[in-house]
Amino acid sequence: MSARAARAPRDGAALSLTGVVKRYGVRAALDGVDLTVRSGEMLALLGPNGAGKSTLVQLACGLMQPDAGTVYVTGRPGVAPQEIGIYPSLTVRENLRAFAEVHGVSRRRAERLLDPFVLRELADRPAGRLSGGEQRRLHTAIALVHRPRVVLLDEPTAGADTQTRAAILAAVRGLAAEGTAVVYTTHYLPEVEELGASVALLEAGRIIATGTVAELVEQHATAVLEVTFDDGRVARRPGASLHGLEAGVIRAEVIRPSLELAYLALTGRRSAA
Ligand SMILES: Nc1ncnc2c1ncn2[C@@H]1O[C@H](COP(=O)(O)OP(=O)(O)OP(=O)(O)O)[C@@H](O)[C@H]1O
Repeated sequence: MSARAARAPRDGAALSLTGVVKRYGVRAALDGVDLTVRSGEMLALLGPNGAGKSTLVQLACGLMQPDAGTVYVTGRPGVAPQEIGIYPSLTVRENLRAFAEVHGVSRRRAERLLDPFVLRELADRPAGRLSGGEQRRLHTAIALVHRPRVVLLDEPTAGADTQTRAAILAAVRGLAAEGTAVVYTTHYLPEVEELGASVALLEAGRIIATGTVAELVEQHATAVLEVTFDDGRVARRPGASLHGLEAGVIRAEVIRPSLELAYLALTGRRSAA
């Protein structure tokens, strides 16, 4: 089977994976994945540690080839994988300019990426002297230098402070509004709700659910009543009814259906991603 589809799929997808399998040794990190992302769509790729998200991102951007199945990407994708690839001795501005030169785009394009990623004040600092979060912002900006039609961001908001997270989310929204297909992985579910991104949920190398946040919440999440007892115990039970609460309850809170509850129901886990 060809590792990469020669022609664009007929449905006009900007990115599509069909029957993709990727093994490390005998173990399948991706085990028959079908996924389509259209221009202007924001897709949040969710799943527990080790589910296969980074592997999918690396396959989609051509950093590795599938053992079976096909991957189609429109143009050369913009990629910000978890490993940060920047020139540490060059300044932030010089890094952006260097990548602009590699891609044959203008210096002005490089300069325009400083503000969306809150890099203007850091523009003259060597990249090697940035904090982890600042380096991640620079790396994401670098991924966008050549105006890719498909962008893959692996945990772009990991470790970001509130302001930075907001800036990155705004940039993601802006990309989608311009017609770019954006795939990003995250373990932070409220930001997926905030973005209104569509969701693909991976578990153990398979996609176990896809849909909008509203669809997943409606289909898989129910309200939960969290009760705290006077001896400090906390218990959760399905539903929102306060009837029949046992003695010793000092606090009861209804937790509304959310993407996190849908995620927990789908993955059967007690703690969030
Ligand atoms: N280079 C590798 N060699 C062997 N196994 C690997 C390699 N990279 C990943 N794996 C395994 O493949 C599976 C999927 O890993 P992957 O990094 O794609 O998961 P992930 O969903 O991105 O996880 P996380 O949320 O922790 O980043 C895991 O079981 C992982 O241990």
